[in-house]
Amino acid sequence: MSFSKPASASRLASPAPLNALNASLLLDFDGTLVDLVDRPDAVVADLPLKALLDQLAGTFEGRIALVSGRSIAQLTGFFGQPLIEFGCVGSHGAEVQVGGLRAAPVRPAALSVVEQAMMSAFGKTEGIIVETKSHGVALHYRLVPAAESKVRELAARLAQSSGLMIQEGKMMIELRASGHDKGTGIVDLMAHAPFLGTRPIFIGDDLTDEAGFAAVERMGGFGILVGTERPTAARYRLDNVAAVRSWLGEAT
Ligand SMILES: O=P(O)(O)OC[C@H]1O[C@H](O[C@H]2O[C@H](CO)[C@@H](O)[C@H](O)[C@H]2O)[C@H](O)[C@@H](O)[C@@H]1O
Repeated sequence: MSFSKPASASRLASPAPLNALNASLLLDFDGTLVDLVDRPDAVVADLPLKALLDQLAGTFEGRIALVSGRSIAQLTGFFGQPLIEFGCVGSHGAEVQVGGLRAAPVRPAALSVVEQAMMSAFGKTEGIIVETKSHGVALHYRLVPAAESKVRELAARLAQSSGLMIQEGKMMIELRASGHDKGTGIVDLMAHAPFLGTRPIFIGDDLTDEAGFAAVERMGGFGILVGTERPTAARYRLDNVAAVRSWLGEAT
């Protein structure tokens, strides 16, 4: 008897070498440009990464953007500069910065209530981290995986009482306003120079990146999933952050 792969298990190919001609480069941050670490604030935007982004900004003549679930303020903190030479989509699409101008909705008042409830429930639990962002509040349980069900129960209850939506992440769950995602953020960004009229290439690893993959496909571009294969709207795949950096480093 011989075995073959079912059609649904088809493997995503690696992308062809990156060419900047008439293309825009959109990059997720955590898990794509930097490896995941135990604590959300322990990430470092290292010097080789900064040099790589500067090089890409030149190759793509400014058509490069970070697209993150982080707030733009957090990203700015990691890079230690205002990021005005790049586009930026932050807070899962709520914030868009392009050409030095930023658009962002008002922070929902419900987020402060939710943050307080999370702090009362888990503020004294070793290893559970409450991350407060401009447009969301996240509960991280990477250091205490056994707490996942309790974290999820609280998030579900708070989503119901606050009207905020649940954003799934990697070993974390976030509450945020609905009405935007990385897809809408990318569409907003791509409507402005220097991105307008070019083909978007988006690289990401997380569930929040799926809306971005779908959006760039609709705009004639493509997505690249980072990490283990899963059902995805991305067309290609790279293994990990090191593979992403190496592929980006060869861009012409
Ligand atoms: O859209 P991204 O730029 O990929 O951001 C997604 C979330 O990333 C961060 O959490 C993840 O990375 C942490 C640091 O490595 C890790 O400890 C955590 O387990 C991961 O889920 C960030 O803290 C979130 O706010 C972002 O939404």
